[in-house]
Amino acid sequence: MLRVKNISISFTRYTKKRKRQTLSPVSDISLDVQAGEVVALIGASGAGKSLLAHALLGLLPKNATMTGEYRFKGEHIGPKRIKELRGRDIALIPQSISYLNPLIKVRKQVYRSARLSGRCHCTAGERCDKAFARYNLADSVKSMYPFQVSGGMARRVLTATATAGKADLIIADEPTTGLDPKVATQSLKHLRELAEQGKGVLLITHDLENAVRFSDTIVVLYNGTTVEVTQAAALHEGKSILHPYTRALWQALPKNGFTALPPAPPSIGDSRNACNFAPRCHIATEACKKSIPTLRSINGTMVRCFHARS
Ligand SMILES: Nc1ncnc2c1ncn2[C@@H]1O[C@H](COP(=O)(O)OP(=O)(O)OP(=O)(O)O)[C@@H](O)[C@H]1O
Ligand code: NI
Repeated sequence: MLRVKNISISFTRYTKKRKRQTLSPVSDISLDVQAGEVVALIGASGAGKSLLAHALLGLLPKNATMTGEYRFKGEHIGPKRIKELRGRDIALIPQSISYLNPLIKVRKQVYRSARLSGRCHCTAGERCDKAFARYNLADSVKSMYPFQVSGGMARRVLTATATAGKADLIIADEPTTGLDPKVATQSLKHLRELAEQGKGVLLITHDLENAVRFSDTIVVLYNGTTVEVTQAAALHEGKSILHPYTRALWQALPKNGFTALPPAPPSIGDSRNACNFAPRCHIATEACKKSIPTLRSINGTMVRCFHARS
């Protein structure tokens, strides 16, 4: 359903001395989402997860440039087509609750999204009410404005907004932030159900444990680049992890010893031609500091590391 290949995003800005500067927070991200599948996009803060989500919905700021291949249902997607798909075929559950319109009551916002996403006026209302019930939002919440609802409720309203329509691909950017563990589990179960109904779900999260529990495929990002694409089942036991960063994430889980990764040292010199994980990697060699590893397949897992072995 979704194919993203070698996507890079850069920003142009001008310094105080009017020098043009290019920043590339995302380089070479590749991932696929099939119908019926939950793909978890995992990475630390600043890894480029939201930026990728915004790029897929055509929501990047004007000074941003995106390169690479972006296909949806086989069709090559350009900036004009993204606008047509946004909200209708591809829905976003945004990371920030500030995306709710402060001046419109929450039910009306869910209703509008359902209409935008292909529901006719006779079914949109019903879908809307079903979504409210599904996300445990009481009837009294329907006529509230966003400032009147709690953060957790607002997040559930955003989820209802993205799921009340007919969109085939749901991009959920940290949909469980601020929810208590029980409600968070419930929300993730709902996303799982949407996949079981045939939708594709891209679940963006920091939470490796829930990603393993609720997704089929895990895509690990480090500093804006895909470092590993693996089956969630492979991470259950921690046996077939191939990239040292994925291994570090797994070892940082409470059940696996809570071992923290050493902090990133300040970058010295030009690191454009090096593996970007090398400064924190315990198996890095000189080769890792001289060129960027490509994403390669080992027994069906995609990994970006010179030293990965099956
Ligand atoms: N408009 C922008 N101009 C320049 N750099 C930007 C812009 N927006 C984001 N970035 C940079 O892109 C990088 C990735 O940001 P992004 O918000 O995608 O991270 P994230 O993985 O979603 O993190 P978090 O888990 O904290 O939400 C960051 O280093 C950020 O500073
Ligand atoms: Ni984010």
